[in-house]
Amino acid sequence: DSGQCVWYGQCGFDPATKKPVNCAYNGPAKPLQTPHAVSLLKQYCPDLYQGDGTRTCCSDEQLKTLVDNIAVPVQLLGHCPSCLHNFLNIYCYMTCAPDHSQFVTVDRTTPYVDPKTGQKDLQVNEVNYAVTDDFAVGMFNSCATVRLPIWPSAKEPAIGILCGHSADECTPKNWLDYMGNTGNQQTPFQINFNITDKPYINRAGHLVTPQNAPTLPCTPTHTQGALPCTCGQPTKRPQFDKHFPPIYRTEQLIVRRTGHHPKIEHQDPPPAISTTTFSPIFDKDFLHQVLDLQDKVYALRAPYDNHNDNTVSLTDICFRLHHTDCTILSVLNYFQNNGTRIDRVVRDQPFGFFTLADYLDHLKYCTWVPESKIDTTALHESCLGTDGGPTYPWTAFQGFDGYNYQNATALVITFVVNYDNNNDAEKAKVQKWETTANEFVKNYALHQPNMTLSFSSETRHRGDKPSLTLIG
Ligand SMILES: CC(C)CCC[C@@H](C)[C@H]1CC[C@H]2[C@@H]3CC=C4C[C@@H](O)CC[C@]4(C)[C@H]3CC[C@]12C
Repeated sequence: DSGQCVWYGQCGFDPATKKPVNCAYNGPAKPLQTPHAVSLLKQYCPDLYQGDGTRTCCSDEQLKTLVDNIAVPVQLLGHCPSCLHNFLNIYCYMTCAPDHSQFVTVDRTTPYVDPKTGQKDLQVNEVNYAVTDDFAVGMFNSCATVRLPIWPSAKEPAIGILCGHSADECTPKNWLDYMGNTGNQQTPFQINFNITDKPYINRAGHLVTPQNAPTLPCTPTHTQGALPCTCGQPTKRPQFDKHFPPIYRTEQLIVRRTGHHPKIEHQDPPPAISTTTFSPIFDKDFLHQVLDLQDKVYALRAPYDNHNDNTVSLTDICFRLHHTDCTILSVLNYFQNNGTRIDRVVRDQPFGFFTLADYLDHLKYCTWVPESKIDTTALHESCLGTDGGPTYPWTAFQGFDGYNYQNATALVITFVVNYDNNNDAEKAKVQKWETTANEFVKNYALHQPNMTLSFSSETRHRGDKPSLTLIG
């Protein structure tokens, strides 16, 4: 089933909210009536615009209601076009997508009689709207730190107003829940959002395929006008350790590239004609070299019991986010620590003249949406590490300005290890491993003239400022 409409046109007002609501309709999408409506669709819902004859599940009147209603978000988010675009798509797809029956289900209707024509209809009073994780998270991330345009230095980002929660308590889920709730005085009828990646059969026996519109990540180049679009800028201590145990230890390796090297001028994927400049630490061969180092540290075996020839390796002491692989926060985990993925390049078909995407496009994307399971470049690779968790860019890089992670001057690799203050045996193992790792790193640096390495360990208490205990 390729989907059709669940509504078309407006049928009076909701008895509870007194706002206009839509007429239930199960049938194919229809062409918009006036050139004006087509131009509104093109301006506010460009993803759905397909030329003059574009078919939609919204009437001209609905489209006008939509445009009238989004004045506040346009005002608050308009200086960050990527965020605004993703935000508007919530309502563009719900209201107008020609196949929205795939993800919008009508849950409650009331009979309605048109006062002029006497025609009998049903008005829609409640819907269920399924969206994918990527859409919800991508939309949220692109808007999370957008500042209020009227008062850019205000503490509270704009979502503090749109979320119904303070900005640091706002999540993709509670943001959507609030926006779907008629209690916010803006929403005309109840919209129950369902964030899910898998298609499912709903109670009425219909197959629901969540809305998965691609989201635009934030970039400084999306900035328009005089006001800064501070999307992507972390404003407080990030969720770095939200899922970590109350006390843990970080083993950090900081890698710099020595010598003078030209910056990397990277051609952005077509149709863009722009380039992005990366600092020399992002050289592909250098990243391979860093991967080799990371792999060697991972494989280290430290002697800890001379009598029994016992050894301790990272896998014995590491923290595992999803009980799978050790948690390592590292740029290389954007490639799942896999050298072949770093080398992957997608070229145009069939000639292969142009590079459509390579490791730098993926890397840049992952610094925007570190939680993404599939990037929107032609590579379509995951940003999640081998443990299934994200690496936030501010933990993996040093020396960047603002959110220009591509200007970083150093790479930071963090191995997270368990460190229970009451477990002396565990603490002893960790210390043995650290001594060996420290020795290894010093030695390794001696034989790598093009890198400078430093190694440090700290005990961290979740939420606290880190307390430094040892520098190697
Ligand atoms: C300030 C916060 C709480 C509200 C911000 C979100 C606003 C802009 C959202 C919430 C619910 C949305 C509405 C939900 C349903 C419809 C019906 C459709 O046929 C036209 C668009 C319209 C009318 C949407 C317009 C935008 C809307 C009003």
